[in-house]
Amino acid sequence: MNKGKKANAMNIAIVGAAGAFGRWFTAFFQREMSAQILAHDPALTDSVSIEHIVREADVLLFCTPTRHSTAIIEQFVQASKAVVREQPALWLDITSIKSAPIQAMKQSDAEVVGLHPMCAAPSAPTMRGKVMIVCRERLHHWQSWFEHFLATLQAEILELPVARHDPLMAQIQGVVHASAIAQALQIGALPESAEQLWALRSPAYALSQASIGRILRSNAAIYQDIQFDNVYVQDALRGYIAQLQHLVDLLEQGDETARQQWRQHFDLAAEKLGATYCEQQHQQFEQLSCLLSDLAEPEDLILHLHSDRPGALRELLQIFEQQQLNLRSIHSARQLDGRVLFRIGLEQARSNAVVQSALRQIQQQGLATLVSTSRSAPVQS
Ligand SMILES: NC(=O)c1ccc[n+]([C@@H]2O[C@H](COP(=O)([O-])OP(=O)(O)OC[C@H]3O[C@@H](n4cnc5c(N)ncnc54)[C@H](O)[C@@H]3O)[C@@H](O)[C@H]2O)c1
Ligand SMILES: O=C(O)C(=O)C[C@]1(C(=O)O)C=C[C@@H](O)C=C1
Repeated sequence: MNKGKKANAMNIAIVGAAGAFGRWFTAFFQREMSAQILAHDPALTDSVSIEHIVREADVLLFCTPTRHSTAIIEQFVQASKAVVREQPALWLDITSIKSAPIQAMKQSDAEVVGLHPMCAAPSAPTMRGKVMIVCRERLHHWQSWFEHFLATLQAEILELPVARHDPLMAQIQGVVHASAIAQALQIGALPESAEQLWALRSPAYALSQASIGRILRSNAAIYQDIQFDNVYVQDALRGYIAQLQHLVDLLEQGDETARQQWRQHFDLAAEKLGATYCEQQHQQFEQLSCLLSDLAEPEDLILHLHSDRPGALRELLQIFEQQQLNLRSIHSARQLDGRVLFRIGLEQARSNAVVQSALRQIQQQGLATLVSTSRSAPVQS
């Protein structure tokens, strides 16, 4: 913990507090770390001034649009020059590009760490199961508080030198996002609708469509900024186009030699990624594919268990057991509001009289509420 400060006395400034991540981190710091939040955002009527923040905030977190982050940080640096602090503040940012914002933050006297959550603002109270990239630039006084923050966040932490962040994100984000747009437009050019193609899906197509749909219904400005402002994206896309072009050239050539070369290319691709890695990803694919099949089941029941304690699920399952109802699948996920929802697949249809009787019993005993069937509300994990 930062010397002389109790966790519950801390002032944390969230710059971009009205945005998706700004709201998520505001709630996180209030709930999990008992912090007092200084919210700054032009979208707020009661936005705390920059001057007040650089004077009073112990920690600053920039959750601002990538495109404008460096200029916004520079405003804070400028204002901070007029303030003499007993000990430095800690400045953090979560922009999707790390090089320029970190350079800008380092122009202040603050300690500086760049963060990059590799996910949209979660629908859960912590970042458990998600990856958070951490670029430690200048961290001394704030080290133990920062470790406590990371532990509370519960994310999978990946430490990265800032110089490697943007080149690697050109592949992980730049190529993946551009390819999603290109594939969607290619599908859109076909006479059949996306739904008609979906009906013909392979598991690989289903998983890639899930990723494309996710990107296309998200905040376009974030994706636009990553394409235009990560200077490494252009080269990564050119490299990708060259790989595709080579494959097209082989098809054009079309003879036995081209087939052999194509085969060598396939083997080389597997060799480059490594046998162990390919096997792990193959296993992951199998798991996701099973999960997708379960989640596609429209008859599944979604139940909110009233009691969040050991044994509560057993009591619920006992009712299914007593009624001789066999479970096909069960998945659970904690929601942002803290509720745990269970998604239960039964071998019997929901309209089955025995299922209906079990549901009545569950409700009468006050064990759980039927939130809906999965058709209208999938459990998010
Ligand atoms: N959403 C994601 O998937 C995701 C994931 C990881 C990182 N990020 C990064 O996190 C940052 C925030 O993302 P988001 O999804 O919360 O975006 P958002 O658009 O929902 O929020 C951005 C907020 O910044 C505010 N803002 C604009 N100009 C400002 C200024 N001059 N001063 C203060 N605030 C200002 C906006 O009013 C808005 O409320 C972006 O840099 C984004 O790239 C986003
Ligand atoms: O939608 C998600 O969960 C994301 O992963 C969002 C995503 C991405 O698609 O790369 C978008 C921008 C951020 O920089 C990090 C992650």
